Amino acid sequence: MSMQRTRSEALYEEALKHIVGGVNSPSRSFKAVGGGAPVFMKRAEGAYFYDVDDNRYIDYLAAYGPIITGHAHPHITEAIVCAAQNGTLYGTPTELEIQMARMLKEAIPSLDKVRFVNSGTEAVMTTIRVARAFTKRNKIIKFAGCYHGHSDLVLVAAGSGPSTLGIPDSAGIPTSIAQEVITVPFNNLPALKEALERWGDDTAAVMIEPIVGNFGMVMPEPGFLEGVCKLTREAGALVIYDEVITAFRFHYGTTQTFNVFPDFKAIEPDLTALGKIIGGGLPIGAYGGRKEIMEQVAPLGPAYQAGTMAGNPASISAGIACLEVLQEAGIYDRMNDLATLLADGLRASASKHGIPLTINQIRGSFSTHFCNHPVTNYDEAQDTNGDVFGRFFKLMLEQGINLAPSKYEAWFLTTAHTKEDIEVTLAAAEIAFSKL
Ligand SMILES: Cc1ncc(COP(=O)(O)O)c(C=O)c1O
Ligand SMILES: NCC(=O)CCC(=O)O
Repeated sequence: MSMQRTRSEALYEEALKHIVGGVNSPSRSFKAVGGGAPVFMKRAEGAYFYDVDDNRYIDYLAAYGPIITGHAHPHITEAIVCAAQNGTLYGTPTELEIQMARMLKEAIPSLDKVRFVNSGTEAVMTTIRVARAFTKRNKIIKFAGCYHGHSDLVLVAAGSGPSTLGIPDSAGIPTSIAQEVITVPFNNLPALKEALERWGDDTAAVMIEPIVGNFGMVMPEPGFLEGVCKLTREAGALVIYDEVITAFRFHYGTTQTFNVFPDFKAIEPDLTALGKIIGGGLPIGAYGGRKEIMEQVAPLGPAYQAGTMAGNPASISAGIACLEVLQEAGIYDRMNDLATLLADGLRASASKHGIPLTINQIRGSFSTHFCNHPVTNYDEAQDTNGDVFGRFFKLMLEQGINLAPSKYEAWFLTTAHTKEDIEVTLAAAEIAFSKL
């Protein structure tokens, strides 16, 4: 193992002089995995990354989820080139936006109306504003460790990047705003019930990742989602599903029509936030829901939301192309099969070397937790060995396997990964486990 990354190291030194922390999203920093220079990539194709020192990596980061068809998928690339040739931004409506809205509505029946924005953060932020406008209430309930982007209200007890870097409650958020958010543990209905008994009259919405992707991948326990929706609605509040990660990740649709696991109950929320995959790798977000709620939004209603870049033809074209690729029969089963092969192999290899490892797999994605207990909530996800994860991460990277530099983030399979990629990854993991 003697991978050279001298150019990445030099670029990192340079980046530190100009860009805060050297990175344009804190999740990209190696702070939580023992430090050092993050790898500077220069090209990506299919399941592979190529760095500035010409090392090749098998990629399981998938850019934190969006790249489900692999990098530079020809159909998506062609759509982006075509969009660019016709002008990337109009500031006027386009027919493409209608086509994309129709595609989303067909796949997600709870969307009577949608609105496109530029990121998952914007989508979530606006669902909260719309829920508050509709209910004329103020408070939001969220679940500990769920990450909903970086708008003020949801940066309380946030998982993912904030937890990775030890700042789940961000500085810069006035107490008056933080007071409007109540946090309860995931998979704990009595806690939600108690919160609603106390604050239900002023609760506008309960925000949830229906399947968690931000303190590892975590399934709701049987009855949990039903309970959340029932209790929320009894309190007169709205249910908001944050499906920024989950939409089009496990099947062609959201968790709202996901019927693969007998114990999982597909339920329609009042509002849904979308992002990541639906942009085919370009910036996008979207939110939508019941007609009478969405009609709170300007220009129809009093809740304001806007965007210079919103619905731009490049992002929308990439999104349409990505959804077209994902309609191919068998595509999700193939990702599931490869993820199963990989997760089973990792478990066997870790066990052989006496390394405690819990893997939560959901179809084509899974999370690795260095612990010997199940991970069903944020506390259990925190109570895992971050140092061992950090060493595992670095040992895998040295062997050309790219993971997210955080114990909370998932491994994502793409349509580009092959059985050979899995075999190479397992061989690398065997060496990594033997050295931990
Ligand atoms: C569930 C969830 N919601 C919202 C977001 C925010 O999306 P973005 O990073 O596009 O702003 C993320 C991003 O990781 C996410 O995982
Ligand atoms: N699961 C969390 C993310 O995907 C965050 C990515 C980022 O903010 O860079």
